[in-house]
Amino acid sequence: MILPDAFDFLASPFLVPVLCTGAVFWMHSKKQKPDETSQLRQMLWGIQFEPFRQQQQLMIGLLSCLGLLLLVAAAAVRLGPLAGALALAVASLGLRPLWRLVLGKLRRLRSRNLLCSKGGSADSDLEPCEAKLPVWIVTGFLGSGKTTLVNHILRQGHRLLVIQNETGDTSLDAELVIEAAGEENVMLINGCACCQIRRDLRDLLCRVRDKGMGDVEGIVIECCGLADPRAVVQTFLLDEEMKRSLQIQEVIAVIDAAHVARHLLATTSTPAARLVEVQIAFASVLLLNKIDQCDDFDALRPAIRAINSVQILPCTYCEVDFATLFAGAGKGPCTKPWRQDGGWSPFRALTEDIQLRSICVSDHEDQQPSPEGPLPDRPQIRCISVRVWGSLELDAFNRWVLRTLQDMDVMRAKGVLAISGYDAKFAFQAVHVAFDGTVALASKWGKDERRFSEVVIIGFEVRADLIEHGLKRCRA
Ligand SMILES: Nc1nc2c(ncn2[C@@H]2O[C@H](COP(=O)(O)OP(=O)(O)OP(=O)(O)O)[C@@H](O)[C@H]2O)c(=O)[nH]1
Repeated sequence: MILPDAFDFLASPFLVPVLCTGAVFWMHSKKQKPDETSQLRQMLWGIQFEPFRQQQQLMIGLLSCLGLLLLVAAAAVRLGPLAGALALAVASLGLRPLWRLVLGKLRRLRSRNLLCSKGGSADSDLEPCEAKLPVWIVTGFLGSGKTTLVNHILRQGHRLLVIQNETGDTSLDAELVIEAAGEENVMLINGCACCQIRRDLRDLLCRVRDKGMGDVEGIVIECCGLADPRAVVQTFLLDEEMKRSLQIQEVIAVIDAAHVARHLLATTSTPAARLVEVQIAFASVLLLNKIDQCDDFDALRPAIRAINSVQILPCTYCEVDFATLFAGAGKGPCTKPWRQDGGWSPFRALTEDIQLRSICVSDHEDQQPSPEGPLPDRPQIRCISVRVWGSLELDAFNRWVLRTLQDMDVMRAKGVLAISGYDAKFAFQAVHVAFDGTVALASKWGKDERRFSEVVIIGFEVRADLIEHGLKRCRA
C-alpha cells in the first residue's frame, strides 16, 4: 500500500533533520540581508543578531546535503526505486545551490586556513584571522614582473579580486589580467602618489565591501612600480573598518634579477635605488624573478639579504609553486618577518617615517617637482603617456620603439596599440632595452570603436613631443 507507506515515511526520523536543516538554511539566507523587521527586532530586544560564522554555515550546508541524501535513500528503500528517483530529482533542485555553497565555503575556509596555519592568530600583533578576507600586496620596481605574478596567481583557479595601481593612462596591465580574472574582478586606481592611493584604495575597498564580495576568496593589490608599499600597508592598518574585514596575508616583492643590480650595487644612492630598497625591505616574500636573463643571480643574494633576511624564491616568469608562495612558507624555520622577535611587522608601517613618499613622476616636462618628490638637483623620472588616433604600421612601430628605447634611456615602456589590418588589440612591453615584441591580445576593437594607440614611457630623459612625433610617423 503506497499511502500508508508514504505516511510511514513522512513520520520517519529522516524527515526531522531534513526539515530542521532546511529551516535553518532558509533562516540563514534571510539573515544574510538584514531587513527592516530584523533591525526593528534588534532595537526592541536589544540583542545583536550575529551573522553565522563560516564554519557554522558550512555545517548547515553539509547537514542539509546529508539530510536530503538520506531522504532520497529512505524513499528508495521504503517506496521503491521509482519514488527514489523522483525524490532524487526533487532533492537535486535543492542540492545544487547547497553544494555550490558548501564548495564555496570550503574554498574560503581553505584560504583562511592558509593564513591561520602560518601563525596569523598566534601573532600578538595581528588580530584573529577568522572572517577576514586575506589581502596579498604585490610590490616591485617597474617591469619586475608584478602583472606576470598576478596572472600566475589567477591561473591557479582561485577567485580573487585584483586591484591595480597603474602608472600612466594605459590599461595594458588590466587588459592582461582581465584575460585571466574576468572583467568584473579587475579594478584600477590611477596615480602614484601614495597619499592619493591610500584614499582611493580605501574608497574602492569600502565600495567593494558594501556591494558584497560574492564568493571572492581574497584581494590581490598590484602596486605601481614607483609606489612605496608602506602607503598601501597603512591603508589596512589606519582604518578600523578595514582592519575588521580585511587582513594582510603577504607583502610580496618581485625583484627583477636582470636589472636590480644597477640599483642595489650602485655607488650613489638615487631615488629609484632607495625605492627598490624600501620595496624589498617591506616584503614578507621575495621573488627573484627573470633569472633566465641573469647570468649569476646568486651574486645578488648578499645585497638583498642585507636589506631583508626573508626567504628568496628564484623564478622565471614568476612561476613559483602557489603552495610555496601562499602556504609552504611554514616549512622549515619561520620565514615571516613579522613572526620574528624584533623583526618587521605590518604595524611598523605606521611608525616608520615615510620619507620616500614616491618617486616624483610628472606627465609634463614643464611641471615643477612636487614637495614630496626628489630634490630639484636630482634627475627626475618622467612618465609620459601619449595617445595617437588611427592605426599604426607594425614594422614601422617595432623599428621606432627599438630606437627610442636606446636613445631615451627608457626604464619601462608599455602600451596598447591599434595595428593596421588586424581586429585584435596589440600590446608591447619593454624593460630598459629588453623589448618583448608586439603581441596580439584577446580583446578586439569594436566595429564602431575609434582606434587609437596609447603608450606609456618612463625614464629620466623621455620627451613627450618626440614620442608623439615618432608615433605619428608610424601611422599607416
Ligand atoms: N625574460 C623574462 N621576461 C619576463 C619574466 N617575467 C616577466 N617578464 C616580462 O617582463 C615584462 C614586464 O613584466 P610585467 O609583469 O608587466 O612587469 P610589472 O612589474 O607588472 O611592470 P609595471 O607594472 O610596469 O611596473 C613583460 O614583458 C614580461 O613578459 C621573466 O622571468 N623572464
